[in-house]
Amino acid sequence: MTPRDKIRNFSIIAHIDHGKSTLADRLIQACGGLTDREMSEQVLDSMDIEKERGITIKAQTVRLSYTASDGETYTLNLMDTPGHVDFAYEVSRCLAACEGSLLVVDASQGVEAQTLANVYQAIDQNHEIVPVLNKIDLPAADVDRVKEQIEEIIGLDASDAVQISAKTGLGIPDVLEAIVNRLPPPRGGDHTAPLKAALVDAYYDPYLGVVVIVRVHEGILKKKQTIRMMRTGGVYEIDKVGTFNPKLTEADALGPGEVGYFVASIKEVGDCSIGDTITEDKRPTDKALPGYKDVQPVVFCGLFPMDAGDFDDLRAAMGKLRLNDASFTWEMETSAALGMGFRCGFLGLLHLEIIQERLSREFDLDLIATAPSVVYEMSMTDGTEIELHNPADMPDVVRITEIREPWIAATIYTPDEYLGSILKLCQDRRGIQIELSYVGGRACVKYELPLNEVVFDFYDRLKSISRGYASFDYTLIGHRAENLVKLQILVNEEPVDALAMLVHRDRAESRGRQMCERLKELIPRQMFKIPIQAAIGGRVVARETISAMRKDVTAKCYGGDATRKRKLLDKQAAGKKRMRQFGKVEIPQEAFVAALRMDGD
Ligand SMILES: Nc1nc2c(ncn2[C@@H]2O[C@H](COP(=O)(O)OP(=O)(O)OP(=O)(O)O)[C@@H](O)[C@H]2O)c(=O)[nH]1
Repeated sequence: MTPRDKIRNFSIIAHIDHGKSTLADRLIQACGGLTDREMSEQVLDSMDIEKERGITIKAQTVRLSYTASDGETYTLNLMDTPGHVDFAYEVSRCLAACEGSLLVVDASQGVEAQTLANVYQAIDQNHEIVPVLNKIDLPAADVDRVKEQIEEIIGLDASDAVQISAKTGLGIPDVLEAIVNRLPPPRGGDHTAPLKAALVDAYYDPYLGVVVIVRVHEGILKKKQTIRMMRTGGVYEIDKVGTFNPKLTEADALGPGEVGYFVASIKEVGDCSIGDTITEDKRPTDKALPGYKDVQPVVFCGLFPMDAGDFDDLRAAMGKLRLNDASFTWEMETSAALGMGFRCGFLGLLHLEIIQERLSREFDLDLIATAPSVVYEMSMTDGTEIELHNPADMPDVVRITEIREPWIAATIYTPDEYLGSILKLCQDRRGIQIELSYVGGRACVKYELPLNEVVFDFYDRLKSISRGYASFDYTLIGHRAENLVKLQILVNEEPVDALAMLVHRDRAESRGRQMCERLKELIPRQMFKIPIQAAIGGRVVARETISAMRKDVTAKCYGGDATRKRKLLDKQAAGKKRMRQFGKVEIPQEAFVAALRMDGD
């Protein structure tokens, strides 16, 4: 165990792509944690999808051993935090396990929306913060301007910000010295006191089972100890304890201030409640650590196997993903158009996309995903309150007194030239402008928006309007009562529940028209005519028709025998009528998603 004053627990906070992972890799390399060959891939981003997209999803930790210029050897625990808004809760629980943060800002880009969101969380946790300006090798780097931004926008002293290039390795020793000299060691912590440790994260390892990441606050965590999780009440005997160097390395015990892992016979990641306090079963601590917020899924969508025979495989695959991601939830769902599948809950859109991609890539499943939807609250005439996760299940309107939808507060940073189009986009999505200000040559707009209008393609649209320069961050601010109606789409007179959605009444008609037009292009022609209708309640508000393919049945009929031709045509018409009644219209998978894109609004 390392003495407490030789420990530094810290995290790196940054906007996406500002170089957090590259810096982390450099720090690991400088402390000799890995060989060059092992460094060839970014270590902290271990999942394939993360590597490809270059984003960090799961929070991970690495323990580094660093001999500083004062001749002392320090243990540095780096807790990696994800940068994306969907994973904000992982950021907060990571930060709660550290005393300080490096605030990495790309010197060629400056402060962005997610830099702010994360840094405010760190300030809330009373972190000591060292600003680090990265990418100073780039010609576009403007150190003075970014320092000014940090001081003006965040209110941190940036005069002694560390200037580095994580890519070339320039300035890395200064970062290590700053960690040791400017960040504080863990506070307090009596090693003779009863064990008090925070459950930071847990993941499933195929060889070890559930591996729990802990931060010890008081007492000692050791092998063979019987521990108790204070919130869930689970009691386990510890099989192994150790640290991440970054490979798992066994140790005898973890003391106050230390970060590491333990393995006990825990079956599922779901048995571990993030933020729970771990103590000794026989000699429990009297007070639990302040808890974390529970995470609630905010976006739901249906996932169905393309081939109904794959249903069991899909169920097994989802079970495996859940082992590693307790925030992913689902329940069974049956749809008339799509058969048996699951209604799944996600933390946000990126989370949804990642899960979908992992299912198809790692488990080789072809899936149909229905439109993402948010959670609506409804007050019913009989006084009950219900939550609606799937627009297809909406109860009869006469039984509803009020429908409330979730709203978010969004912060957008953008270069001035894109401001006009961004304001229009927000306005089109029923946004309410709260604030518009200019800081360091960039516009900062604050809007309140219905989450429903954002879940689908808002982020993509924002990126394309601003050529990738605008940054976006949001927090949920609660539910608001709105005049919402259920818009149904009928294909061949059958409602397609996967396309049902709740929309604002003022927009229902135009949205319905748009959907019908879109679907007309997306559904291939059949041998019979297909009507496509949009309806609110029983009332059809828009209609398009896909005309039938026509086989020339009269081709073989030479000469001018009109009655014979007529007969053949009549027979064809009767056949088509029958087909329309019984024929199943195949809606291609792309149509479900493409029909919902709102560009051109
Ligand atoms: N020129 C230059 N490029 C850098 C530097 N540091 C990182 N990059 C590049 O910037 C991109 C993003 O770096 P990452 O380290 O993946 O960024 P990140 O902040 O970890 O991103 P997320 O994992 O998505 O949060 C990569 O293409 C890096 O090669 C630097 O000092 N100079």
